[in-house]
Amino acid sequence: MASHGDWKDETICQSSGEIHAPRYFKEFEDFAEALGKAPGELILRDVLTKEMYDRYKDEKTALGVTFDKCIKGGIDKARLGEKWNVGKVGVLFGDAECVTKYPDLMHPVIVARHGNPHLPHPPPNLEGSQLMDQSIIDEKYVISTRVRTGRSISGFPLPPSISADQRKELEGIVTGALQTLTGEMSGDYYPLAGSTTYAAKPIGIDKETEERLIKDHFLFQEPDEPMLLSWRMERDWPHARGIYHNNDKTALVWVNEEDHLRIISMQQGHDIRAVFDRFAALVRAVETACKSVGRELEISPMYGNILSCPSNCGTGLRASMMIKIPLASAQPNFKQWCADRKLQARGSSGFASGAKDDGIRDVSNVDRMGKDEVTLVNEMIKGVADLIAWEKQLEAAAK
Ligand SMILES: Nc1ncnc2c1ncn2[C@@H]1O[C@H](COP(=O)(O)OP(=O)(O)OP(=O)(O)O)[C@@H](O)[C@H]1O
Repeated sequence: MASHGDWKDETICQSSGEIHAPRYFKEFEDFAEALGKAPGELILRDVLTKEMYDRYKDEKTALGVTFDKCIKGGIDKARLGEKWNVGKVGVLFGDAECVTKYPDLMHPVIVARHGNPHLPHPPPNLEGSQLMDQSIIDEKYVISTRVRTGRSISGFPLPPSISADQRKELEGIVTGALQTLTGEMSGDYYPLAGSTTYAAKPIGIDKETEERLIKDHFLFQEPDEPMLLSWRMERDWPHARGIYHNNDKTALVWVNEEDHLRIISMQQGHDIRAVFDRFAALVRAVETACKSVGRELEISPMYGNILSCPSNCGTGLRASMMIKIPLASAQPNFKQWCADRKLQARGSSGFASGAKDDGIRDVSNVDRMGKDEVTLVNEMIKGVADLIAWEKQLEAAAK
């Protein structure tokens, strides 16, 4: 059973082969009042109707994912308040088929979340030569640069629903595929401390190594945000989760975290061209390696990549620079300034980082869908250049 404060989810999987997709609610009326009154931004509240719920409540995808499973976190947020779930969507996909099985909810949710994107989503563009000239960025302000995306492998439920056995099978497929990488990409797979599913490292890496990887911004943490608990992302932790990385830790693949795969390229400094070219090579290599073992990726002709969270679908791409901007980030209009330029600024230790303010921000593109990868990275490059120019103006004014 999962619990957090007053919240409890008593649903369990009876066997390691069972997927997680309960029928949580009986009727729309079970949650209608709380949902209707939910304050703040919540796309689920704006889109879901009784008629829609009645149409889908008894349906399941071919892999067994219920409609309730997809909306559980949004309903929890409505019942338990803003602090419970910082997400603004209220929907996650239990598998890729949810998008087409429950279209009356999923299409408007995707369109709303991505601000009415240009659809169908354009084909991928990983052509580094089309990036803007990065010399417009003053490198003195940049600590490091990172580009990540996610990928889903066909035939498996997504992390909110995947069974323990399927997670282990997926880990086996992916690690087999990653072992075929060569040259700069060649590396090893490191299962989380305590994971018993990877035969070559039967108890995973040691806790110290794991903590060091997290501290150095390479590895994800155990899900403790309530929002992730609502969707039961913590099930069977830490088994069948881990990270593949090359020797330099510049090419990394996360396995079985919030997506089947997260593919990451990162390095110190501001050389986005080098980071993006490595990212492109890693994405191509991972896709080819998966296909060579008979596995397709979940790419929808309409929405692009289907990942667990509607907010990441499309390219799944987040390109970021970790920059030191103590003056600009302290301005009252900083958040809005970033939003106006389609940028998001996170604290220096990830999405859920706490209040400690060191003046460092991880600044990235906001959009994921309706534009190709090169376009999104260029939005980040231009935005970071403008942000540093603003920081310099504030420095000059303070003298
Ligand atoms: N440019 C960067 N340089 C170094 N580390 C970075 C950079 N951008 C992000 N990181 C680090 O990557 C780790 C993961 O970040 P975070 O969880 O916020 O985002 P994500 O991996 O893109 O996924 P999600 O958006 O789903 O949370 C954190 O440790 C974060 O500080």
